[in-house]
Amino acid sequence: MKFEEQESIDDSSKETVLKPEIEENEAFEKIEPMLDYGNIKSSKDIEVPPLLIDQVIGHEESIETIKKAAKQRRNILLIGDPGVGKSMLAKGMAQILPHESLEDILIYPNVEDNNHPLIRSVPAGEGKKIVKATKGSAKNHEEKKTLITTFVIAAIVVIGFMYGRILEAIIAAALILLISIQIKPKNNNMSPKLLVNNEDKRFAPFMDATGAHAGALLGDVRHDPYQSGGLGTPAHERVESGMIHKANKGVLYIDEIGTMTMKTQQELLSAMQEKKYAITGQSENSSGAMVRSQAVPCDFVLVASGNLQVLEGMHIAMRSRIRGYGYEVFMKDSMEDTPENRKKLVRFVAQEVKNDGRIPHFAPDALDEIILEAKRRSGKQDALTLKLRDLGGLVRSSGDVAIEKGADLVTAEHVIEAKKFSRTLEQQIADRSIKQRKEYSMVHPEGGRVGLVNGLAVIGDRSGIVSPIAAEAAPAQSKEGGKIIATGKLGEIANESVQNVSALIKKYTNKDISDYDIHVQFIQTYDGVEGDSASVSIATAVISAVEDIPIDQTVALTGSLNVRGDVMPIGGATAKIEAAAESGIKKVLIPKSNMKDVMLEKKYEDMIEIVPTETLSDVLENILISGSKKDRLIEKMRNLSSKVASKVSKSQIEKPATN
Ligand SMILES: Nc1ncnc2c1ncn2[C@@H]1O[C@H](COP(=O)(O)OP(=O)(O)OP(=O)(O)O)[C@@H](O)[C@H]1O
Repeated sequence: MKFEEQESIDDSSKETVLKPEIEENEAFEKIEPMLDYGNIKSSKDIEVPPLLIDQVIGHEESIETIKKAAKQRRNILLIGDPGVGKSMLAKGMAQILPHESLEDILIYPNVEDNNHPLIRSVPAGEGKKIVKATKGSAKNHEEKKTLITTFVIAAIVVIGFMYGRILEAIIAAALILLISIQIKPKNNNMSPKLLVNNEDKRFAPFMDATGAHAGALLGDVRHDPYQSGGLGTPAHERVESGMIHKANKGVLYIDEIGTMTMKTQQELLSAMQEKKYAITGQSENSSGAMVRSQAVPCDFVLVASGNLQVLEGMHIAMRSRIRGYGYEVFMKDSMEDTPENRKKLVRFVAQEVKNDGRIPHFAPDALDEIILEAKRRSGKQDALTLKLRDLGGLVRSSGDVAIEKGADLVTAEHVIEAKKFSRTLEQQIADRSIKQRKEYSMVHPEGGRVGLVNGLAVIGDRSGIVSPIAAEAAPAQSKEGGKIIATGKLGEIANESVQNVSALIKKYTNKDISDYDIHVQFIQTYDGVEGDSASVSIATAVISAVEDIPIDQTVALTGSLNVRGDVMPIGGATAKIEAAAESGIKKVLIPKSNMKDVMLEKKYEDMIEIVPTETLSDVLENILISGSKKDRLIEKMRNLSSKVASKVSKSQIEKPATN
């Protein structure tokens, strides 16, 4: 597959948009069947469970906890990656909470204290009836009043005509009209307002209060500029319920709870403790701040969610409240790759098609492609991803492709095409960078260069990128010793990596790193590039610079190095290898323990050789260009490792284990 650059027509800045160009002859290769589908002809034949909680896939333990919590009305803290089904679980919980106890909440004027309206709870469905009944009787009064007023005015006008006092009669009629407008029937002022309506609700309420400001969350009282002369709206009619009240007897869901202000969290906490919360105007400058209702019931179950960082912004007492009166759940981002779980993924596709309602169902070969993609996205050979919101995106775009082609069923070809079109922002950045680097010959996959190495990194979740790292070693300028000068956005990581490998460099090269000023540069680094897997690359570039041995530019590498010189596993192995292949690299060195995670797309399989590495010596053997200097270095490394090995075995013989 190639990429072509298109210019957007409407934009004056002529922004370039990368669009995948599908080669005519790009062969569509069928993959091995992932499941035995038996009689199933498409995802249409798969039954979708009616309850949301039963539709959640891959979180069996979390579902157990949620079910237990629903029974006992306990709070929940769900921690996990975005799109793994946290809000789905919370919605599912609301569906299994008992809904018989649902209530409507009414607010009444208080004749004794207008600014302190009264609250009444009635069984769900009753609220509307009460409001209708009081409004009905007020309407009757109003009609009676209008009738009497009309009659009196007519009588005055007639009498005025009879006695020739027309002007006096008109003035009297106008006065009576004014007075009648001013007199509002008592009943009308007394009719309540329905604050929370649960009429005809089949399930307990679910309120998503993510990002809600204090007013929306805790309730508010509207401002009224006509406060004097009895022209204003009665206080109780200006009271608006908050989400905590609407979630009464149901679930209040808050994602990223740590981003709420401490004050709001504090208020939320007191609402949770008291199970009722009075509504007052949230703005001090508004006339609403003078009003404070009687306490309004808000007996909700809190489901808070987010990633681990969210805990930092979370009120300590809030976390302790959840821990003490509920459960904390850490959600998985992948599940084991078993036939059972593959079947669940197939059901997931059926669910997404049903929920979308606009796309056709999936044929077995398309389901196979989705399972394979779930495997690839997990980043592990024996796992399937649970980041199902993203995978749902692929399901929908595959459906869109099928519709565009007028197909009745989505096939594997549609899924493959959708994968090319529905690339994430990060993947598009990676594609653009690969293209630009090729265009400007920034990655030269040929020959040897001293101190320049093709590192590999990932952007976002799963987009690989070749990230060249250059190192230069010069004798230290200062008497206090050499410095590590790291430029580019990953300077801190470079510094740490060089410090970490300084002992290894000393061991392998016999040179003290503090005798040198070492410059390390990440060439053309992009925002969001993850860098902890660059330590092997940095060490290689520095050793090459110090020893003046060229690095093979047809090779790229990735791996995390520990202070002992072992190459440790990294994330995103597949994406990195594919990016290297895309950039014309011929060989890639990856940590041995990552070999099981490699799931290359078919087209890359013959493009690149993958070499597993366990130690820095393995890396240097495979990446440095042969010559006398390399041979000397490798010889020294071998001697060192055999010395270490013999020392270990000797000490083992001399000092047998005591326990
Ligand atoms: N485990 C799952 N089982 C079935 N469908 C899922 C699962 N996870 C996600 N989905 C699908 O993805 C959609 C989005 O998931 P959801 O909003 O629950 O994710 P989230 O974890 O709450 O994400 P965020 O933290 O970004 O809000 C769901 O509506 C559902 O269609």
